[in-house]
Amino acid sequence: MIVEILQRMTEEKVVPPSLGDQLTNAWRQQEELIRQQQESIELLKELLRQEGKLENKILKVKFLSEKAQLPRYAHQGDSGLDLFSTSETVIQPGESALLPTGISIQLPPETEAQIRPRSGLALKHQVTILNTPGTIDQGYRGEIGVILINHGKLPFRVEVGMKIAQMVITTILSVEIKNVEELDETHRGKGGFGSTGI
Ligand SMILES: O=c1ccn([C@H]2C[C@H](O)[C@@H](COP(=O)(O)OP(=O)(O)OP(=O)(O)O)O2)c(=O)[nH]1
Repeated sequence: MIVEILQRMTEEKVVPPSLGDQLTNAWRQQEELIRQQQESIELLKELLRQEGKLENKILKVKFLSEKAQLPRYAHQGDSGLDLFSTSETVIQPGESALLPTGISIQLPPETEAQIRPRSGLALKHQVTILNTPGTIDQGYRGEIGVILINHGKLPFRVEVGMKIAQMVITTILSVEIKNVEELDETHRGKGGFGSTGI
């Protein structure tokens, strides 16, 4: 727009041609500078967005014992982080025990951690988690404990450093509670507990 006006002014000799060209070039340079600055701002915004996303994915772990280990994924892409016992005990058949992990954690916003059994322990020793999945609330800052139960016929020895459970971090939805008289009708209705056959 400005460039067109400058060109017309130059053509109609309102300004001397050399001055007109100078003004047009100066204006074009300004426009280019503004375009580059806008590009840099967009790039910076994107970097900040990425950094925010990364910050939201950090699991902070505090050691409470010298025997503690960082929870870890055995393979890239695994769902669960292995959790390790910091104490040694024997769980008798039919008995359960609360095992310490020596860590407390700070979860990313809007997430919870679920403590799930390890299939290897279940298959080989019939040892699983009593309250599976255990819930670790967002605001919990105490030590993470794992409640193991021995469904097997033999005593089960837990060693220090043994992988006793896995922890899955997952997003949660905090809802607003509303007390109502009626609910929306659905195809399933009140059918449940084997209503479709067993
Ligand atoms: O397997 C588990 C389950 C829970 N917890 C911790 C984290 C969790 O945030 C807190 C409370 O757990 P939960 O809500 O299951 O316990 P509750 O029996 O309802 O106790 P509370 O009244 O303290 O909520 O205990 C564990 O360390 N391991």
